[in-house]
Amino acid sequence: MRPRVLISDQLSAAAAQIFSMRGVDVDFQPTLGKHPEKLAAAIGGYDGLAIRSATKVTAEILGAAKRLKVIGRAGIGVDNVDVPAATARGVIVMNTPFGNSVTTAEHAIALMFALAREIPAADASTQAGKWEKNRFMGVEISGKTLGVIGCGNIGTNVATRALGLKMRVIVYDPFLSGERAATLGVEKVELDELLARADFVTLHTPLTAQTRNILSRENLAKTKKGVRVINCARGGLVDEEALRKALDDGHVAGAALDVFATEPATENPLFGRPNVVCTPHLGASTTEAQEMVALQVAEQMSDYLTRGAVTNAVNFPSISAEEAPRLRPYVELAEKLGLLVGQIASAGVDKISLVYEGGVAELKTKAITASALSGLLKPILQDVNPVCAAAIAKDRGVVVEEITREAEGDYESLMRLRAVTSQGEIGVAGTVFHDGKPRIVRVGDIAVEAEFTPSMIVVSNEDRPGFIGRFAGLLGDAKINIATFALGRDSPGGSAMAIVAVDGDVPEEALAAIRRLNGVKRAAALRF
Ligand SMILES: NC(=O)C1=CN([C@@H]2O[C@H](COP(=O)(O)OP(=O)(O)OC[C@H]3O[C@@H](n4cnc5c(N)ncnc54)[C@H](O)[C@@H]3O)[C@@H](O)[C@H]2O)C=CC1
Ligand SMILES: O=C(O)C(=O)COP(=O)(O)O
Repeated sequence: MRPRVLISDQLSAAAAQIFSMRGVDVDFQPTLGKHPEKLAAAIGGYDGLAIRSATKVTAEILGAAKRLKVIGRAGIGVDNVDVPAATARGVIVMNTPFGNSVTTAEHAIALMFALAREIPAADASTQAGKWEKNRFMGVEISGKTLGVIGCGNIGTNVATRALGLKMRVIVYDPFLSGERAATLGVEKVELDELLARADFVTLHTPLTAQTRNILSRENLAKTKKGVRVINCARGGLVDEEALRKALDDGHVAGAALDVFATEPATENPLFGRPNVVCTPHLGASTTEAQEMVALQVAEQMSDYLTRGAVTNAVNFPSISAEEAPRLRPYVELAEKLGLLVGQIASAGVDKISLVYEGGVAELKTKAITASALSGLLKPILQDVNPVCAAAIAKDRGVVVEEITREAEGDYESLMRLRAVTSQGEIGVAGTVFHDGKPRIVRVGDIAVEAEFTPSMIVVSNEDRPGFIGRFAGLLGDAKINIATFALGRDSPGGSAMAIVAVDGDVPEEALAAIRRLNGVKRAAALRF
C-alpha cells in the first residue's frame, strides 16, 4: 500500500508533485492545521504530516495519529511540534534547516532599513496625501553596530550582509567558536556587552528554555539608549510588555517584529506604536524559499516513507538512501538480538553494551543501537520502536554503551549485545551473512549458529549423552514440530545449548516439562 501524507499548511504546490512522483499519496488541505479538532479527526489515516508554523502538533493530535511515522516541517523552527511526545510515539520529526535561511536573513535586513528610515510610516503618510517631508528623519546604518544574538545559519547570513553594508557586527552565541567568528569577520562578545554596545539588536536563536525572554525587562534596560530591536526568530524571545514600555519611555527608538508571543497576532501590546514595524511571520515567505522548503521536505518525507532514509531529523540519526539498504539487515539483527535478551532476562536491565566489530562498525551504529534497544524493551512495553527507544531507555535509567572496533574473529561483521541486570549478565552475538539474513552466532560463552524464526526454544543444559534424544522425544510427544535444531557447547561434558526453531507456539506445559528434563539449566520459549 502506498504511504499517505497530509499537507495541513500552505506549502508550495511543488510538495504535492514530489510526493506523487515518489510513490506517496497526498492530500493537500492547507487550512486544516488551523483547526485542531478537524486535524485530530483526520490525522489517523496518514503516515506523514507536512506542515509549516500554523499547524500545532500537540500531544493530543499525536494521540490520534495512530499510523503517523513522520512529521515534516517545511521550514526551520519545530517549536510548534511537541517533539518529546512525537519521539515517545516513535514519530520522526524532520525539518529543512537551510531552505529559508537566506530569505529570513533578507527580511531581517529589510526590517532594519524599515526601522532606520521609518519606511512603513512614511509610506502610509505619503499615500494619505500628507507629504510630511520634515516629519521623518532617519539614521544611517553604515558605521553603526549590529548586535546579532544567535549566529547560526540565519544569524551568519545577517552578519555577513551587515558587514557588506559597512556595519560593525558583534555577536553573542555561546556555541560559536572564536575561529568561526574571526573567519566571519565579526566580534564575539558576551550578552551584556552586546546589549551595551549595539545600535541595532537582531535575534536569531531558536526558542528554548535558555533563550525564552532573552530580551527581558532587565536585559532591555542594559541596552544603549536609542537602540532598535529586530525579531525575525520567535515571539517568546522578547518580553513584549517590557519592550512596549521601553518604546514609550523613549529608551528603545524602534522595534521591528515578524514574530509574536501569540500567533496569529491579531492583538498585541506593541501594535499601534509609531516606531514599531510589524509583519505577519513573513520571514520565510518568498517564492524561492517556499519552493525550496516544500521540495526538500517532500523529498525527505518520501525517502523516509518509501526507502527508510532519514535526513534532517531532530529526533533520530541521519541515514542516507544509500545507507538504508545496507543498514536494514543489521537493524533487523539488532532488534532480534534485543528481543532475544529481552525475553530471556528475568530482571530489569540496568546497562546495555553494544560492540560492533568489522564492517558493521562502519555503518550508522546509532540507528542499529536504537533498534536493539527497541527489541530489548518490546517484551515489557507495547508501543516501542527505534525512534522512541533511546528516550525510554534513558527515562528508565538504562545506561547504553556503544563500542566500535575492527573485526577480531571469524566474522566480517559481528554485533555483540551484553545486558547487565540485577540477576547477572546476558551476552549474545549475531551477524548477517551474504544472504542478508541475520543469525545468532553466540549465546553466553557458547558458539551456536541459528537463524531467527517466529517461534524458537532456547535450552541450556549439561553436556551429557542422551539429552538430545530425550528433549526431541518430549517435543514429539507434545506435538511440537521441529524446523531446525542448532547445537553448541563450551567444552566436552561442560555446558551445552540447543536453539530449536519450531512450528507454532510452545505451550506452557511443554516448556515446564523441558525444564524438568534431567540436566536442563534454563529453557525459554521465544517469539520473533
Ligand atoms: N521569521 C521566520 O519566518 C523564520 C524564523 N526562523 C527562526 O530563526 C531562528 C534561527 O534559525 P537558524 O539560524 O536557522 O537556526 P540555527 O540553529 O542555525 O542557529 C541558531 C543559533 O542560535 C544559537 N543559540 C542557541 N542557544 C543560544 C543562546 N542561549 N544564546 C545565544 N545563542 C544561542 C545557536 O548556537 C545557533 O548558532 C529559529 O528560531 C527559527 O525558527 C527561521 C526561519 C524563518
Ligand atoms: O522556518 C521557520 O522557522 C519559520 O518560522 C517559517 O515559518 P512559516 O513556514 O513561514 O510558517
